[in-house]
Amino acid sequence: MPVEEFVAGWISGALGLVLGHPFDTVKVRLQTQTTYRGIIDCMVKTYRHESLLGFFKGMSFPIASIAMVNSVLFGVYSNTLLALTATSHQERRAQPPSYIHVFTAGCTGGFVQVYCLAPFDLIKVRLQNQTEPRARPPGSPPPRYRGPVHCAVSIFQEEGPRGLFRGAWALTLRDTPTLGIYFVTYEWLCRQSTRDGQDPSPATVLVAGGFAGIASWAVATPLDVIKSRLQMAGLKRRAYRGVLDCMVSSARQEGLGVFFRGLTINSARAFPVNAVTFLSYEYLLRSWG
Ligand SMILES: CN(C)C(=N)NCCC[C@H](N)C(=O)O
Repeated sequence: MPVEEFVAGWISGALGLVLGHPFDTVKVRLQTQTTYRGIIDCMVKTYRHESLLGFFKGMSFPIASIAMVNSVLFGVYSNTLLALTATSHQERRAQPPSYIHVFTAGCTGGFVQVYCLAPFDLIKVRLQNQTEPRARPPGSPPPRYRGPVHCAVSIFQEEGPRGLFRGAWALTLRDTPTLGIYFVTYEWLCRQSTRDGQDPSPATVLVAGGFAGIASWAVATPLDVIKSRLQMAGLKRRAYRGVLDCMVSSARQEGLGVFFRGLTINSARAFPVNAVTFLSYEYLLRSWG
């Protein structure tokens, strides 16, 4: 099992994440809190109340964890393609896999990475939703979680070991098909602008990676909203009975538009994050080729 894809996935995931985290923090707050009138309002209030650091809350943990999740995603994707087509990453330019194989490998990677992602994503969402300023006015209550480790221990103690996988089923439904779309979109766009047998240019990789991110996140947004709400439900004791109950009650209370909350910011974030992720992934593998 070639290990370099896992290492390249790790490094490229970390690079993409730092670039995208401020967008992600705004998205999570728009999806789970009703105090903001929109993206700009959320950004202005976050900056005024918490300074620039407010946009990077909950990032220390994902740097290690989401990078590892991206490593699993790209490693499982590439090795599933190896199993399906008997071609390595380098050989695939000369012998491109079918889109069915790419979609199957993407869905497989998407499914497997969920079970690494779920606890880390839960902690990230819980920390991102803490809107207290760092310099707290005297007498104001401290934030519930002091940091990622305290958050993990608190969830484990208050909600049990399964509490750390709150939202995992919604994540599975969100990521399995959309990661198939993610890799098919990337491969299709690369092949449209690259001669047969050639490696795509850096510009092609950036554009194809960016639009693969947008396409997959656009499809993922409705379940992304449900996932974030299920993850926050355990905190506010507003327990939903599951994904369907959360979908129905959200739609009843806030209309169908609730499923597209965060779509704009998701798409704005997805382009640079995934452009950088694919570029660094491709060029690391080529340099190790
Ligand atoms: C629609 N989904 C869930 C995805 N496309 N996931 C894969 C991209 C992951 C990348 N690190 C990012 O955070 O965008």
